[in-house]
Amino acid sequence: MPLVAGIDSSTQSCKVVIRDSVTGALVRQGRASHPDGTEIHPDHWWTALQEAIAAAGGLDDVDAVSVGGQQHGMVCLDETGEVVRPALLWNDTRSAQDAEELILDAGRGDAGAGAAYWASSTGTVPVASLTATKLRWLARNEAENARRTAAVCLPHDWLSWRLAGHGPATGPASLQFLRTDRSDASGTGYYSVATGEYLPEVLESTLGHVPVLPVIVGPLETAGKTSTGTLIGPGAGDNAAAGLGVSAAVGDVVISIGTSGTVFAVSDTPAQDPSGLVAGFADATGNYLPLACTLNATRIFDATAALLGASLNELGTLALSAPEGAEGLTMVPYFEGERTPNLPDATGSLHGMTLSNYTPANLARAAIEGVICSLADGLAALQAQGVAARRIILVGGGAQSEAVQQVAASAFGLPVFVPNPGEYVADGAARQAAGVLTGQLPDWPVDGVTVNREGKDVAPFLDTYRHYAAKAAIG
Ligand SMILES: Nc1ncnc2c1ncn2[C@@H]1O[C@H](COP(=O)(O)OP(=O)(O)O)[C@@H](O)[C@H]1O
Ligand SMILES: O=C(CO)[C@@H](O)[C@H](O)COP(=O)(O)O
Repeated sequence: MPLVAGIDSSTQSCKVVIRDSVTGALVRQGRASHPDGTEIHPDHWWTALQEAIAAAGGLDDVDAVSVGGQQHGMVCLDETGEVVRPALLWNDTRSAQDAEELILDAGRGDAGAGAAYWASSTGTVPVASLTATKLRWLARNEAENARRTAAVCLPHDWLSWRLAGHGPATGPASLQFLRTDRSDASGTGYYSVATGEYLPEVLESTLGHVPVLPVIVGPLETAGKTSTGTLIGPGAGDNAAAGLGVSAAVGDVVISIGTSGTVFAVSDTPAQDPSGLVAGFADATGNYLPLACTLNATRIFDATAALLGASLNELGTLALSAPEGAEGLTMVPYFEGERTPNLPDATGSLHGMTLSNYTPANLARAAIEGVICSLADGLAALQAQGVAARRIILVGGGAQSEAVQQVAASAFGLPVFVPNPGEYVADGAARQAAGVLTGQLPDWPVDGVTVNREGKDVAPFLDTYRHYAAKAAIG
């Protein structure tokens, strides 16, 4: 039974799973935390990966490994392969103005024309999350760092490269061994999903020059080998990897509730949404991955639980003890600004307080309903792009909560399939690694339970939420 490993280097932590490549059975696993913050030195990811690999019993007996990683993070390397500055992550909003200016520049002052240009040329209208906007911020604010940047890559590319033994110590030639895949390249803003090519003109206009970029390898090709001979797969952006982990098929919409909230579907046609709500990403198999992403998901649960002096489990129990709609208490959860809708300077808000409804139970419920309703808006945006949704597959740390599952079934109005607790990004990476070994993605079982909102319409609290969210958009 050959073993394969999958890695999820996500915002908050690094997870490693080791599975039987044929049956998919879990053999060992490990994890380690990442520091907080939206600007992180990549060395922290490498240290956490080493720790998580050690906790999982090492990779020496593993035949292939793939890395899934948080998307968009800007990793700049100098000509020796040294990291130029800490990486700016997907949830760092300092380049919001750069995103706006890139749109206006493309439309010669007309934002609508600019958005249409970006949607058709890259698949995605720029927001602060995209790597290209971060490069523009770098060039405007740290000219010397921009000048020293000889190569740009993403978190998963950098970790695969380090696993293959490359790094500053291996000298200038090491940059040519950087590899990525189209799912992660599609989130950079300097890659055309339609043509499968990088767009050097975007790099010229943002960074000021065209750096070395990772070579894009095909879905089941190899990106190198570790020093002990383990094959390294192409890897993927974390959402595309989760799609592989739950074997998402047409008609499935995956909703991931982690640091980010994401709503995405596998599609055989690329999305090009000039409204900017849906990003037209690629998946990890050769298909497409229309996706809506929010900045505010489980951190709102963490913050509300801390405020109430409750654990996450207690937060869920409290929420379930309140009636649906939290007696009118409504939270719009834009605590960290928001990406979908694009409101980088927004803050969260609480509405409808009365002396009788202002209780811990209603607050717990309002936090969960607010996060889920913001994802319901993402689902509506995908449906408006023609995505057929027959069921929701709910994953990510927040999906473990029964209260989250119940509220999701109420707000999405579709059957919600909750796979058994697991690490679906790391699992998807492991499934890709098995595919690299054999030339074909294996069929691994995905067991779980379905939560239905028996015979009822979509819950009315969604309309109340939309009323207040629209006000937040006006300012
Ligand atoms: N029982 C629970 N109820 C609500 N949230 C939970 C629960 N268990 C874990 N979480 C949330 O899961 C989050 C981590 O999810 P994860 O998908 O691993 O995040 P990421 O991939 O962004 O690092 C934590 O912020 C935590 O709040
Ligand atoms: O920016 C996006 C998707 O476009 C995020 O989904 C990141 O990929 C981070 O994922 P998590 O660490 O929250 O799972």
